[in-house]
Amino acid sequence: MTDRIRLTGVTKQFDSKAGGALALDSIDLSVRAGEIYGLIGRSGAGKSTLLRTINALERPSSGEVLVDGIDVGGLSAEELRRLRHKIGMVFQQFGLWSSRSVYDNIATPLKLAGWKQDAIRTRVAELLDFVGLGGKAFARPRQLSGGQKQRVGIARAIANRPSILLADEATSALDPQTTGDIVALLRSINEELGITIVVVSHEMDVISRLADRVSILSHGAVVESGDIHQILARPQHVETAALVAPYARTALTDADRQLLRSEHASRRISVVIDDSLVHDPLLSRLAREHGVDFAIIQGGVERVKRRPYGQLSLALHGADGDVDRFVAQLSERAEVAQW
Ligand SMILES: Nc1ncnc2c1ncn2[C@@H]1O[C@H](COP(=O)(O)OP(=O)(O)OP(=O)(O)O)[C@@H](O)[C@H]1O
Repeated sequence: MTDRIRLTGVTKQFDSKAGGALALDSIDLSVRAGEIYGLIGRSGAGKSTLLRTINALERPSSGEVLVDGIDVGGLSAEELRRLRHKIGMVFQQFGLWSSRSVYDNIATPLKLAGWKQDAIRTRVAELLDFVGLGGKAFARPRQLSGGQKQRVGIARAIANRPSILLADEATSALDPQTTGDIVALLRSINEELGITIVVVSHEMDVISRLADRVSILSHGAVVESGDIHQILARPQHVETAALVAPYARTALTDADRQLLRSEHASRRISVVIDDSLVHDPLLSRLAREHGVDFAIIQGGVERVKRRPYGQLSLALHGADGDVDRFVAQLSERAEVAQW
């Protein structure tokens, strides 16, 4: 797959009287055409600033941002206008014009892009249908719920048929049920319209339901990047583990281990569960072959984007040599930690 977006050495230093903030620190990152890419991190980590460098709402202090191979830093005002037609954006607080109808909110970017009245009418009707707001064309934003407002924001962002959609905390102002509806809408925009999406959130739950790949930001730097399943099942950086832990309650914390050690005197292991261990009954087969019994003492298996991930922690019972051989063979096929 080709890179739709590529950032190389992107640094952003804000000047301020209080000394200035290094919002982005040497970011290297690429987003492939057609994928959903997640950016996650705590408040102030630099997510919004990073997102805004992609449509040149922020200019990096140094480094390069390429969109479809074009350096956005070197564009004239006219070229920038055209770039922004290619890149839609949705915001946490929706960013609607409150005095304009739903129709006008969606039609405005089309008018600015030079669409004809008839084409605008047809396109707005099609968009309202797509986002599930048929019949609301003449409502005002204040008459809509938060979820409906975000649907308008999304319809407006994709009106010009962009190839990229930037979503900045698009669900953070919404309740869990509405969040689920907006997540589903964003997924259908990606799958049905083929739009590449970069989604910023501080919630792993939202990122895990949307993103194919993800970068974790901390203090302006990317501390870890990877496939969403790998990040959930095997977080490497302490910041990632902290974001994953409350969501994926299957991995053990140090405190869990301490408690479990006091409760289970036998040998203990944790096994990362992924597709291979779900489709092949390896655990029970090896246990039977080596005459080892196990008790599951913590963990679980969940599914993200139709693929399983998780961890099981086991207390092993059997003769020392048998347990050794069981662990050795299991380790050849699965990721095993003894503790
Ligand atoms: N226009 C600005 N001027 C000065 N500092 C800024 C500006 N915009 C952002 N910053 C600073 O840059 C850092 C990164 O901010 P950013 O908003 O990108 O983080 P974030 O991860 O999106 O956080 P949040 O989720 O709270 O929005 C913060 O320290 C912030 O205070």
